[in-house]
Amino acid sequence: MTETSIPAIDAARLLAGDPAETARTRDAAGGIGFLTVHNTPLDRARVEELIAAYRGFFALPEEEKAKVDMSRTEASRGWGAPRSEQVDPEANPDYKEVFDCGHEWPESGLKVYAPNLWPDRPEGFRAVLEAYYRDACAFSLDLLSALAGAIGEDRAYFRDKFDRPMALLRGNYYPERPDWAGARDFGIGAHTDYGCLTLLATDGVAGLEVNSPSGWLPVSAEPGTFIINFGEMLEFWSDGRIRATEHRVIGSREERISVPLFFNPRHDANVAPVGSGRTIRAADHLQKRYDETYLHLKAG
Ligand SMILES: O=C(O)CCC(=O)C(=O)O
Ligand SMILES: [Fe+2]
Repeated sequence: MTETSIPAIDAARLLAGDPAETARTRDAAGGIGFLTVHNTPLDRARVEELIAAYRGFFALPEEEKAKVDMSRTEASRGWGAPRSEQVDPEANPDYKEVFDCGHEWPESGLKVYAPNLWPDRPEGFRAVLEAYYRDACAFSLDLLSALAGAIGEDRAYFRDKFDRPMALLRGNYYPERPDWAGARDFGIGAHTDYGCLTLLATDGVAGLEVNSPSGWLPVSAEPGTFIINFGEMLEFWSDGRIRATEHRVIGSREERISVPLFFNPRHDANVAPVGSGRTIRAADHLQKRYDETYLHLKAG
C-alpha cells in the first residue's frame, strides 16, 4: 500500500451508510491506518471546553497534581508525571504529562477497571470529563460498527463487546520541548495504540506524526475535527484488514494538549481473528501493554 495522505471523512455520511464514505474509510483503515473525521456529534465548543478543563488541571502546582499521582496505585488512573511512561523501549521515557480516567468496576478485581482519581480542582473537571467520556464512547461505537460493515463483517458485531468498556480517556500535555531533549527524547515515542479505535481530539497545534511508506507524515485537526487510528486489538481481530499504525510526537516550541479516547472492549472480549478458533482475551492484552509501558507497573 503506497497511500501517503490521510483521508478526511464526513462522519455523518459514514454513519448513515454512504457507500463512497464507507469505501474511503475501509481503504484508510487497511492502508495508512489513520483518518480524520469532521461533521461529528461532538462539536468544537464541546472539545474546547474539554481541553480547557485539562489545561486547568495541568497548570496546577505539582504538589496538587501529585495528590492524584497514579504511581501510588497499581493502575492507570489519575496523573502521570513527565517521564512516567515509556512507550518505545528504544527511546527514553516520554516527557509528556497525562491524566487518565476510565470505566470503574472495582468488584471485578481487574486493574483495568480501577477507581478513578479525581483532583479537587479545577472546578467542574470531573463533570466535563465524565460527560465527554460517555458521548465519545457512544460515537466511537458507531464508528466501529460502520467500520465492521465496511470490511464486510456484521455491523452489530461489536455492540455487545463494549458494555463495560476498558475505554481510557487521556489528556496528554506536551510542554515546550525541553532544552535538554536529545535524539531519544519524545513527547511520546513511536508506538502503536493497544486497543481498537482511538478517537483523538487536539487543541489544533501540530505535532503528531504518522509512520507512512514515505516517512513520518504530520497530521493535525482543529477542535471538533478528530483524528482516528486503530490499535493492536483491532488489527488482531480483523486479521490485518485494519492496521495499527505507528505514530509519535517529537514536540516543538509550542505547548500542546491532545485528548485520545482509547476505545477498548470489555475485559472478556476475544480479540483473536474472527473465525480463527483462537482466544486472545482483551484484558490480558491491555494489561500486558500497560505493564510494559507505565514505569510504575513495570515488573521488577
Ligand atoms: O498527542 C497526540 O497527538 C498523540 C498521542 C498518542 O499517540 C497517544 O496518547 O497514544
Ligand atoms: Fe497513540
